[in-house]
Amino acid sequence: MSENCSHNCGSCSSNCSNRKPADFLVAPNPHSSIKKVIGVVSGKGGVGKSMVTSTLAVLTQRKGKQTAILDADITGPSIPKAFGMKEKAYGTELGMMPCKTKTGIDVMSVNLLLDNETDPVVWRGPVIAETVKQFWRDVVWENEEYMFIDMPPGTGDVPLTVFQSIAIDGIIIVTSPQELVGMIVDKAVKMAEMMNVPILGIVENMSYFVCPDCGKKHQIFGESHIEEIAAKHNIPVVCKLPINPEIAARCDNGEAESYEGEWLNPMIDFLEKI
Ligand SMILES: Nc1ncnc2c1ncn2[C@@H]1O[C@H](COP(=O)(O)OP(=O)(O)OP(=O)(O)O)[C@@H](O)[C@H]1O
Repeated sequence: MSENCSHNCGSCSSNCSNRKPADFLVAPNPHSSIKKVIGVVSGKGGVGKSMVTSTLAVLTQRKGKQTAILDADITGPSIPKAFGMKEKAYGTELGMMPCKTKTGIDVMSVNLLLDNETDPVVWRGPVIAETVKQFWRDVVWENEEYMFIDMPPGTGDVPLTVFQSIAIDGIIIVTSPQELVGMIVDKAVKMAEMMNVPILGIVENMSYFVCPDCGKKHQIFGESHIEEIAAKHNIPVVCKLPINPEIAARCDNGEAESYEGEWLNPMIDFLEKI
């Protein structure tokens, strides 16, 4: 330890034995109460991460558990559209208030703050990362039993900020069954391990297609290896969703809350146990 030690390791470059690992965790708004925080991640874009986030939230809310979605996908926010939300979020003296979906899910997303939902967010990485922190720190999340965080795809700056600043109870990885999946899931798994965040399960989306005429299952993107991948990493739950135009139509038309299907039930049962 230096003679002039200020006990502030964040502002010192000395590699002495008193150095402690930096704690970047950000406290939530003092008026917030959030029991379980689940991150929904994907190694690459367009695999259905937002659809899975919305559907998991719909299912927990349906079970009578007050649920929230923090849309951390700042440059590609799709949650308000999935729920057909048109209103704007507003601030009070306590903090920013989330908007409610028809069934009462609390949502905060950059698209609930922009004048026009088609305005692009052309911001530098640090500004985007700070916005995510504000969604955690400045929003009043009242009596939430579950919060799902829709992460931007990949393992870049914003997922890193979320992992470091928000006390996450676990993550769910969303993939699709292409050849690259093994490598992409490995990357997401390694990032979660580096951040000490447990992986609760994998959702393989667009896993198969059921022919409406003959009922036969077709594996459009090739054979699934998701069970082997999950076993290799000791990931407890695996769910598979088919390619289903109805799922797409509901999400794309703002009717995520009319979801019907049993594909994600094993994940919901598991979430109740953590
Ligand atoms: N199982 C499915 N069957 C049919 N369409 C689907 C399915 N899952 C997702 N889609 C559609 O695929 C598109 C992409 O889905 P989504 O926006 O959820 O992906 P994402 O991984 O969140 O994308 P991004 O990387 O841009 O955030 C949407 O139009 C959605 O409705």
